[in-house]
Amino acid sequence: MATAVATKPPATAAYTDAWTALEAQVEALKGSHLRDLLEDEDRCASMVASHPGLTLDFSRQKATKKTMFYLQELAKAAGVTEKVAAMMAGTKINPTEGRSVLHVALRAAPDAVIESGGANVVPDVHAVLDKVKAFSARVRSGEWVGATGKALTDVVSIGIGGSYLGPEFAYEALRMDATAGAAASGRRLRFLANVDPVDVARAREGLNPETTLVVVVSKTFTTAETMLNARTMRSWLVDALGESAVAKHMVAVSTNADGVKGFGMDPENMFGFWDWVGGRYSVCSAVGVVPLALQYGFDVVERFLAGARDMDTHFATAPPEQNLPILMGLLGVWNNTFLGHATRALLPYQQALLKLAPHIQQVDMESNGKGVKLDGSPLGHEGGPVNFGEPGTNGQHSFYQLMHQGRVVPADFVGVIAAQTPIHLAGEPVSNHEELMCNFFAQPDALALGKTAEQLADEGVPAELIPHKTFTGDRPSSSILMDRLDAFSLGQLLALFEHRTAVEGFVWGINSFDQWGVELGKVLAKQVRTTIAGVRSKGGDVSGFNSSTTALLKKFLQG
Ligand SMILES: O=P(O)(O)OC[C@H]1O[C@](O)(CO)[C@@H](O)[C@@H]1O
Repeated sequence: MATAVATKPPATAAYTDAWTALEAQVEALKGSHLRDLLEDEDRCASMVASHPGLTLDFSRQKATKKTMFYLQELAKAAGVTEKVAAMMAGTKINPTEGRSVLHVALRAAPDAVIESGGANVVPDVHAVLDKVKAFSARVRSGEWVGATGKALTDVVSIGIGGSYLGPEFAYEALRMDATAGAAASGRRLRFLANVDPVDVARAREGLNPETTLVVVVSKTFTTAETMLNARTMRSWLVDALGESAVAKHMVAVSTNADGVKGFGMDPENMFGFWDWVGGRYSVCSAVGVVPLALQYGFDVVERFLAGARDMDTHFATAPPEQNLPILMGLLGVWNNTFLGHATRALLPYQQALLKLAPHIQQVDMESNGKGVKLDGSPLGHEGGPVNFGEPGTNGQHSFYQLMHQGRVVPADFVGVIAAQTPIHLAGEPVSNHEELMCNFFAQPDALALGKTAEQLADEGVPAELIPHKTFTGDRPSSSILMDRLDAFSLGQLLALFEHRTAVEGFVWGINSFDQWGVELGKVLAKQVRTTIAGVRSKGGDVSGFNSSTTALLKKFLQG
């Protein structure tokens, strides 16, 4: 087990007491092994929590009932329940940007009342949803046609970061779902995120401008990559169809109506959202709803939003001991801050969730990758962990070697009971999905139990190979078992991970909802852009950079 890296942050007596008790837990658990902890049936039974559609088994975490008790004490002392309530009530819990954090309002029922700045935001949310519903129905039915009168069967959604990752995650998850898949028949959805021209080429490969609708998704409508990609796709459309194509082939999703107008798009063709929606939490706004409704129809989107709402309600109302996001958040704090594990893996045993890890990577690392607390004082310990992941079983043939015999990487396994696309070959003992799930059950045990030198010796393994074949085990994981993967449960899963991140930030006392760390690179890129443009247009030299960057830039420009 890694040693604790935490230093005690100054806080209330209750917080400090819980923190100290958890540090003592680290010491107390040093002599134990998950192999033994898993023998304790009472402990195991207490470390399972469920919500309709989802079961969380955290019995393979390096923790006991006592650890969970003190983690809950820490949550209490940090005011997690109160902070959840404040978030959901529209309190401006993002003080560095002066904003409420209300992604839950994006999936609220029409009669809910959620205020930001004294005004109920829910009617605005539903007005936009109604607009998307009508628009997507017109496009999908062929009533809204392109410049040459053809139906728009293909969509390119341009956006980056939070304006891309969540929608792509949801799109991929539902491609093979029976209902969503059938609704998407004859339609294509592509995403264009990277400013790399290769991404442009990939996005429009095989597409015909006459049948393509471009959705420009940008909260600010100033993001350099998105704006250049939007201009690139605009020129592709205009070159083929003339200037008037813009009105019929381009729509926007943004909070910046002036920016949309300035780009030459009719603000009527804009779907709005609000400053209280953080980019990485925006998949349930028009950011995700527009492309998903165009591809799968609005009914599917409504189920997705309902699933997220269901998890929001659970998060807001379930007792902390049975509250899935709170439990997962506390285990994240335990592994990261107390046990000192700097990474965590997200391992969905479901190919449809291939974009879960990239999405949650942004949700978590842009939210909790911080070094200071809300008041600006140093955190005193590391912030959120490095998140990464791949679907199983692919990951098993990639980085699992390290997880089994190298570093300790706490893992979250996600499995699904019902297959989206069942296959069972005649003569095979198990179905293809069951084969996948065999691995979902085997891997957490392999990590936890390991294999001892004695076991290997008993099996007759030659002595010189024993050190190489030994598995130390004692490697923590949680298993999330979903009944099925459809639009509703996808919404649940999304909200579960969004709220886990919030819980961790609430316990650490950081602002999980700003992202100042992305700014400096953007400023420096602007300086480089000005230099490259200047050299290209007027000649001259590279100046104003350090010697390393100057030399590399010169080499690039000579090339
Ligand atoms: O939607 P926008 O304004 O184009 O921003 C895109 C992304 O850029 C960031 O600001 C920083 O990477 C993200 O938080 C955001 O999701």
